[in-house]
Amino acid sequence: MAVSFKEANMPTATTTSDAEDRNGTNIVSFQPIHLREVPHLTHYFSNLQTYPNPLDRNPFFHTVEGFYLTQSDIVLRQIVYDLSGTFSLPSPHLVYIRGGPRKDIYFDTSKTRVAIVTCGGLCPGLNTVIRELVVGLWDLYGVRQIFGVTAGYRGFYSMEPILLNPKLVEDWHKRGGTALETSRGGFDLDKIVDAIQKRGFNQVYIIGGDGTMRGATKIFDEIRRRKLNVSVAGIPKTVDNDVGIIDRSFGFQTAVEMAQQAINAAHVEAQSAVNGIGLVKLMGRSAGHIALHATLSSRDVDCCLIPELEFYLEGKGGLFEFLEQRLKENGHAVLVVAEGAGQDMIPRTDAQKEEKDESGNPVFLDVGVWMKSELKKWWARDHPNELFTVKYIDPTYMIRAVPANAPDNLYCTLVAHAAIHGIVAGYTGFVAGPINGNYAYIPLADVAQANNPVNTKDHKWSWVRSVTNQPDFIRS
Ligand SMILES: Nc1ncnc2c1ncn2[C@@H]1O[C@H](COP(=O)(O)OP(=O)(O)O)[C@@H](O)[C@H]1O
Ligand SMILES: O=P(O)(O)OC[C@H]1O[C@](O)(COP(=O)(O)O)[C@@H](O)[C@@H]1O
Ligand SMILES: [Mg+2]
Repeated sequence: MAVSFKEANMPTATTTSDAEDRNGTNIVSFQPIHLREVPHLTHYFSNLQTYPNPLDRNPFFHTVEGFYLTQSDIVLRQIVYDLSGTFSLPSPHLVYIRGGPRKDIYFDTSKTRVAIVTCGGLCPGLNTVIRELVVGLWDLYGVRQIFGVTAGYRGFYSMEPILLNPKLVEDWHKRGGTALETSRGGFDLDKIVDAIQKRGFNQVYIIGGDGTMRGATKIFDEIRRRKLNVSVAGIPKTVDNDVGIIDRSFGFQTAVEMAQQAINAAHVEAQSAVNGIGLVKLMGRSAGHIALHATLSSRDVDCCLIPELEFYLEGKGGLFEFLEQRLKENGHAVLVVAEGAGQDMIPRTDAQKEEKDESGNPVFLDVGVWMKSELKKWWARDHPNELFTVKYIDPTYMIRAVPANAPDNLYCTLVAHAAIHGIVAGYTGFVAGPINGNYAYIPLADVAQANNPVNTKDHKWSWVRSVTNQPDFIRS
């Protein structure tokens, strides 16, 4: 089903600067608001039975007035506007359904069979999300048949699922990785949906990145084509933070924190050498958020190179000229490079150009190894008689194989609960994720298509430039 925009029944007024409030201040009213609808089981099945939310009977919950959300609870996509001049507003003015518990639910939770799967690369917090799905489904909604699908998408049709319960997952939030295991590739739509049907799963929680969400959209479409009463929820995971619409992925902040340690070490090594360069390669296939945030947080970085930014080595305004200056001034320099940066500058064979991982993602050459070698060649050529040291640190898997930090663990808990509340309330084909700090339901297909590159024209990148004073690499 194409998810449609629907004008919400919201109290809105006209855009005007004429109206004034009692203090004489101009009132600017926004219109119209468009609710980005999320598919709901009632769109496909008529006469579905509803049940009162079991939270009403939960002795540990006191469902006060306003506890349950209704259709009119929404989250704004955009919260920053420039109201100067023409009052031009984005069209449509998008809002999303706010995530949280609903009064009526669409599942007899005593008969509900749940599948949880993790796909793609690791990210801190995966185990916390799994744990909170299990505990939330068990404690809040009384679900007892909760299964972990192992080894990613291929696990649906090639392995026996594991029965999960709160006791089993009790301390999973303290462990890095995913206790369910993960993999790339192995996406066989028919086999996956056959397995969902055969095993009688009626709630499927899919945790993964952009590739996983594209797969989840196909699974959701196929479930609808087969007219199965099965709900699908996606929970976005991306250590690179390359998934759009949501504020950021869980695990991202933990990864940035870990990246600091590598940058600190590079700084110490560089400081302790004559003409020392500390070179750190950080994850970031197509988006340089980790490198950017680690640079901003660290302050020890002299230059940050990301996939979204073209750079060059030689000549006026190039990297070597800049580093030469920094070495002259400070005696050392720290260089942070995201793995996807400068890939088009690294020589490669035709076979290497074609190389893809099992999921179809291009395989990159190691920009850190290449950069180290180019730096050494440059120095030997231009300063043959001067000492020079490059210490290359590649903390790749160390930044994502750790347990989530406290803010990320909290995020994982809230996003898992938002997903559960959404699914039991009948929503399907959706992603639960934070938008402007609030949890929202977003159509799966939207998230699958939305990437999240670093905007090198916005303020955040300007901050990087002001912290590092690095060149903008624009050839004059
Ligand atoms: N376009 C797609 N259609 C269906 N499945 C996909 C698609 N892209 C990726 N996948 C599957 O999603 C899973 C994870 O994808 P991958 O790109 O490795 O990681 P991530 O989801 O973290 O981006 C893999 O099993 C892969 O086969
Ligand atoms: O070696 P692996 O496991 O394929 O992972 C490497 C890739 O995983 C990532 O950390 C995250 O990628 P995904 O979000 O696609 O899983 C990339 O930064 C990196 O290129
Ligand atoms: Mg990906």
